[in-house]
Amino acid sequence: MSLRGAGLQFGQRALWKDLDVDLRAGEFLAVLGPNGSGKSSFLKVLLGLQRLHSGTATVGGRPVERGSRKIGYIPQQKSFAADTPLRARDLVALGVDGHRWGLRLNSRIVNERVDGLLDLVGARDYAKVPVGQLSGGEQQRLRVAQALATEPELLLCDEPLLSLDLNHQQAVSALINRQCRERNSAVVFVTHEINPVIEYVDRVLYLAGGRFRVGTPEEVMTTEVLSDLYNSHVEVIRANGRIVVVGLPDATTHYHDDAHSGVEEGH
Ligand SMILES: Nc1ncnc2c1ncn2[C@@H]1O[C@H](COP(=O)(O)OP(=O)(O)OP(=O)(O)O)[C@@H](O)[C@H]1O
Repeated sequence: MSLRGAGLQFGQRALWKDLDVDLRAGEFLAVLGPNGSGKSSFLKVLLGLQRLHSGTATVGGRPVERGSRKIGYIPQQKSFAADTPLRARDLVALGVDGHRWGLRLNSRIVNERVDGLLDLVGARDYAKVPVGQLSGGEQQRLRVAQALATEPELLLCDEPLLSLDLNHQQAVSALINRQCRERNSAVVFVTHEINPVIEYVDRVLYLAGGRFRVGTPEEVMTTEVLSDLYNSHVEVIRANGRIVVVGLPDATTHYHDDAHSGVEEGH
């Protein structure tokens, strides 16, 4: 995936501009920033759901397009209606055979694949329960399984750990990391909180106040870089491999406790 000179603007308000970022197969990019900084919009650009104001966006060397099988997407969590007429395994099966131009895969193969995906996210026990009756965290694990079903080249994750308990946060983030390392998917992981994925992150894209920085966690997550981005003094403290950002401006509802970072340009 590659953005060149990318800018996004709503009305007079520029979310970001002149953004250049490339992501290689097997690389894990965390996208951080306060509420409203344009993290979800960044994913929507890659999904072909949001047009850039300037610049270009490509996936696999081609302009972004909607509905690409190359892309897996874990959306920001919304609950299914209580009466949604789908069982957990039906939802995952949609990812496996949902787009085969009408050519249904052999049902035994589909079933085995669905079982494998349900096992991956620890959802086998509730495979037959209607999705609307599941907890938020249980539903979220199914979305992860569905997104992995196509073996995507690019996996886009919008706050995928929200509403998961600590065990499942660890399980889901490890799973996404495995997809990245073993299957060579490029991962874009939008999060408020870098610590749960800090050991997996190769690079950080930090968006704030219409500007950005891209780089390794060590480069980006520093007192100097974040103070510059926020235009206000913040302190980045590292302890036991975790990162805590202290003194974020009041307007920043964004708490985080985050990772390292690396700098390139940004602004
Ligand atoms: N289609 C649109 N038209 C106008 N404004 C929009 C549109 N989409 C997003 N915005 C605005 O752009 C800003 C960035 O939104 P976005 O959802 O990308 O932020 P975010 O960083 O993901 O925030 P959060 O952390 O709260 O999820 C918000 O102020 C939002 O209201």
